[in-house]
Amino acid sequence: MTRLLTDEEIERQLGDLPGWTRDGDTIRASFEAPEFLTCIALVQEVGAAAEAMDHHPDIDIRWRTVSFALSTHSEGGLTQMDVELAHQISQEAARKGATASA
Ligand SMILES: C[C@H](O)[C@H](O)[C@H]1CNC2=NC(N)=NC(=O)C2=N1
Repeated sequence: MTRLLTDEEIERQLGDLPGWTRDGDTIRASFEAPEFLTCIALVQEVGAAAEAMDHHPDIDIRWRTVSFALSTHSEGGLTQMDVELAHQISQEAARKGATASA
């Protein structure tokens, strides 16, 4: 089911997602990687996950920092898809030695 999450649901689920913050209809996190190419590899993995979910993040790479922003455009806000993809991104980042940064 793809419905908008309530404010309470969003806050509660962000408690399990260190580094992710809410910015209106979007959740965001940045990760610092050991090398620029680690960011590229992370984006490749996230891209595959996004395609599998048919749910796509906004991505910004600046040297060793890669930032992701998630929102469900079709619903006009945050859904469980965003939370699920955020978990996948965080897991893959940890596997690649990238740590959440401000
Ligand atoms: C048809 C297809 O399901 C939609 O275009 C998908 C693709 N990826 C998407 N990604 C995100 N983040 N939000 C969407 O609403 C969305 N819609």
